[in-house]
Amino acid sequence: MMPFNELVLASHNAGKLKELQAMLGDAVRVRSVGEFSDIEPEETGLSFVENAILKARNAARLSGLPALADDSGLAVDALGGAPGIYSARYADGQGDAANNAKLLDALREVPVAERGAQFVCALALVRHADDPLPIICEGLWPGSILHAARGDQGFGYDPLFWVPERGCSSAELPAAEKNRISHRARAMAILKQRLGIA
Ligand SMILES: O=P(O)(O)OP(=O)(O)OP(=O)(O)OC[C@H]1O[C@@H](n2cnc3c(O)ncnc32)[C@H](O)[C@@H]1O
Ligand SMILES: [Mg+2]
Repeated sequence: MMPFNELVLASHNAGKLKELQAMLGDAVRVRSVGEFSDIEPEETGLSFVENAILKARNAARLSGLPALADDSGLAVDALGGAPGIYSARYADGQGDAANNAKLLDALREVPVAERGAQFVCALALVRHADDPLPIICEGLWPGSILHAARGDQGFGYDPLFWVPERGCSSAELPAAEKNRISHRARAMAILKQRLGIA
């Protein structure tokens, strides 16, 4: 049984919001933190988990509702796990296209066999702003980085992320398929189990 019937999603990323909403289905009524504030909290944590908790607490405080946050990113082997928690800010806040261009450039000389990477997702659910026991669920999605963009679905780094089990980029996957196999889907499956709505 879901312990509440309304939840605020603590994200300002439209692509992420759409995926989280689709995965939650009609298990709970979903609001977005954007309804309460346009100001994005500073992501000062050193880990995905810390940033997810920070965003969830902020949204719970603003809304007075339980809050679910997603902190995610791309960890590239050849870059020692970068851009990691800095994935959204990799090209100094210039957005997805600039992030992707910078990543392609950083990996220009890296051969196919060394282009391994994984998408990482940490979900944090707090029942209220000061919840001392947030529910944390993580998901990893291994793949590799292409030499050029492919596909126009999804968001962020999807056009550069090769999905070996499907033989295409994650931006070439239909939304429903990405939502079954992604890092976010894996974290969400664990969260649903924890909440008894699996
Ligand atoms: O913090 P919020 O408001 O949720 O929105 P954000 O876009 O800033 O989200 P993050 O701080 O978690 O940064 C995530 C980064 O990783 C990228 N990313 C995360 N999940 C992704 C996915 O499923 N496909 C492509 N890129 C993804 C995304 O584009 C961002 O650059
Ligand atoms: Mg962010």
